[in-house]
Amino acid sequence: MTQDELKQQAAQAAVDEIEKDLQDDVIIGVGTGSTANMFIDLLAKHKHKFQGAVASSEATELRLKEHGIEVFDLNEVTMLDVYVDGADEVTQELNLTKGGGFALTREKIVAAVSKKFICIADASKAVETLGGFALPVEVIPMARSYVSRQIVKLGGSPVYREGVVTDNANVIIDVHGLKITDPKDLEIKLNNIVGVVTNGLFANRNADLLLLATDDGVKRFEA
Ligand SMILES: O=C(CO)[C@H](O)[C@H](O)COP(=O)(O)O
Repeated sequence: MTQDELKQQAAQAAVDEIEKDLQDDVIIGVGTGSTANMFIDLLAKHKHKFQGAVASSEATELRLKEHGIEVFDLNEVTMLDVYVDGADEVTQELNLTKGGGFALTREKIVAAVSKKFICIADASKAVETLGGFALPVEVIPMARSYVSRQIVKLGGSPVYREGVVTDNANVIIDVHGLKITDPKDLEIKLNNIVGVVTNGLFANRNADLLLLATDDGVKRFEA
């Protein structure tokens, strides 16, 4: 199967997972990226069964609205039942690297407000140890050089993602060369650098359910 076919299977599995719980007052947190887009397109077929969605990026907000799904400001919502999103790397322990599509900060906020985080991914995203995919860090523009020097002290090689401005008007530094043996600790250390908004490690608030699409079917990994 192609990677896109596997992404489609993971997206369908997420719709199947949440469909039974859809009702008039349910607002769904929706992630960003090509797998999340497939989820949105499949979810749209059920749009009459739930109230609306909270988007983790402007691109996702636009796609939801194009399907006629109402999009809510997160400040209008106390708690979301479920958040569905893709990832750049996933482990069986449900830790993730995200932010390839530079939506990591809003994704982390929506995940924090959700009771259940369902991660959908194709098999190419599965790793034993995070770090093969360069770790995205969202940074306040004036702190870019300072943050980069601090990242070098932590053993990483920072690369400024040229031409990218996040939905929050910040920049992205991709950190190469990290073998991430303690993702919870590194997530906190990076976030403690002044000027960092957040980083793409989802380890302290990781996924509750991973739906990993493989050639042998969609595998479930649960907390
Ligand atoms: O974190 C993300 C965006 O910031 C995405 O979930 C991640 O990049 C995976 O994208 P895709 O589903 O296109 O492979």
